[in-house]
Amino acid sequence: MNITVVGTGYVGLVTGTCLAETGNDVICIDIDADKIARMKKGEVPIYEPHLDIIFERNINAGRLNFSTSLQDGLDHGEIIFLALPTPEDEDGSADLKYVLGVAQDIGKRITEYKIIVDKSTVPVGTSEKVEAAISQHTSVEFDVVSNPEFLREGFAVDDFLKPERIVIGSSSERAIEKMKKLYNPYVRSGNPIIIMDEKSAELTKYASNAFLATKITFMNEIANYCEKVGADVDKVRIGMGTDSRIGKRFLFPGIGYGGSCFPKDVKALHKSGADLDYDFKILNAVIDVNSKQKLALIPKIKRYFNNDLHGKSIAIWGLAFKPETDDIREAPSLEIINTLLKYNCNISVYDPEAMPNVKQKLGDKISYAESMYDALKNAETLIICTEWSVFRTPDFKKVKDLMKGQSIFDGRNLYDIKDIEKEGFDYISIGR
Ligand SMILES: NC(=O)C1=CN([C@@H]2O[C@H](COP(=O)(O)OP(=O)(O)OC[C@H]3O[C@@H](n4cnc5c(N)ncnc54)[C@H](O)[C@@H]3O)[C@@H](O)[C@H]2O)C=CC1
Ligand SMILES: O=C(O)[C@H]1O[C@H](OP(=O)(O)OP(=O)(O)OC[C@H]2O[C@@H](n3ccc(=O)[nH]c3=O)[C@H](O)[C@@H]2O)[C@H](O)[C@@H](O)[C@@H]1O
Repeated sequence: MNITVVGTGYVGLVTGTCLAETGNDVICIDIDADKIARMKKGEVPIYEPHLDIIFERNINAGRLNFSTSLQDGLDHGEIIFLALPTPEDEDGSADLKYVLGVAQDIGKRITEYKIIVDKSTVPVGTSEKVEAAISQHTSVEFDVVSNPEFLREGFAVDDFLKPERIVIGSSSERAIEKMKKLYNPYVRSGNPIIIMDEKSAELTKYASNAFLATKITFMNEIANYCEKVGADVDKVRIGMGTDSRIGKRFLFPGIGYGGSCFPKDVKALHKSGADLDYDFKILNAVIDVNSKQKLALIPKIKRYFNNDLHGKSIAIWGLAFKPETDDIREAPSLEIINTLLKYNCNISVYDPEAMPNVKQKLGDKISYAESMYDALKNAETLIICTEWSVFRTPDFKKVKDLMKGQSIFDGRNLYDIKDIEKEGFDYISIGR
């Protein structure tokens, strides 16, 4: 099929590339001319495992093309995916200006039947708004479909090619049939394509993200309580997770959830409720607990240094909001660094992928090490913010020799307490 994807951020790029992989002829549109020029040269603008391989393969096969012109997109695609940003507005709601702006432009240019698919995460009722924005300018026939995306950064290619489920929200049989045909190659494993109305599809996405954020937050509260009563959250996690009704995944406590989606989506769902006089009490608590959890290590570090952090040399391992990505949006590491900078700490950081993004934000307020060991030179303490695999089995003797101090504050519970204490470290983690 001829497919157009408007917006080549994380979702647009993965959607376009993976749809080309199953033989579709795809054009990706973005207003960022620099990004389009780089992609035309074969450069993948984000770090995402395995994406580069299929990106290159499909460009070479001529199935993946790029343009800055929406007109090119409308001339090409029978299905037009909108993978546009829906960032947090000042009041916490999702800002729909990109989605509705492009919908208006489509309305001005459309000359024949198209299926407009919303892949962005949007509040309930957006598909009606998209329909109205297009209809305002045209009487040409079109259908709007809500098709939320559930991929995770770091696993995006796998999540797209082998999805656990595909949700399609539409009231048009014609559009549903076409979408089923497009997605059939991805659900050979037997995982379902779930058809529903537009509003339910829109809410399925917010409800899924909010539920996962709540699950993590619940475990963070259990971890905080473990510290008060002397229980070990890792044992509690395993004890709970083996109950299949609870499940093992997304029970890992730490220094809070970050990323481009959980924080903004939880707030947007909360705000959508508030707009209708519905107080989402549980989401209010999730937002509040998570913002405190991001700084959960700070009081522990202060206590360890007798309340005097002034001018301390601190090493940080991990900056990305999670491993296998260079994304630092809402990363707990940034809040920790900004707090430590208030105490004039000298901070040396290492992250396998995210340092260029942090450098753009923080410049020379901190120093960027060549390797994980380089970051440790003369450090009075080490803080771990992201659970990259490379941090899991370090050479502890080397770590000890390089550091001036002997404490490790681990926001991701990477090490066995007994093992690391045997190595001679003072080890402080979360909920243990
Ligand atoms: N990042 C993720 O892992 C996931 C994101 N989502 C949702 O997907 C949507 C997109 O997210 P990301 O891909 O992360 O966004 P992003 O912010 O990384 O990228 C959006 C892209 O859209 C482009 N753009 C903006 N206005 C445009 C216009 N008028 N015409 C053409 N291009 C335009 C930007 O230049 C940028 O390249 C959001 O609603 C997000 O919540 C859903 C699932 C996963
Ligand atoms: O809508 C989105 O953008 C996406 O948001 C999340 O994906 P992502 O943000 O890429 O990352 P996750 O793996 O979900 O992690 C989110 C945050 O939760 C934290 N987390 C995750 C799991 C856990 O057990 N504990 C925990 O603290 C991570 O460290 C990270 O900061 C969802 O998992 C995807 O299904 C969804 O499509």
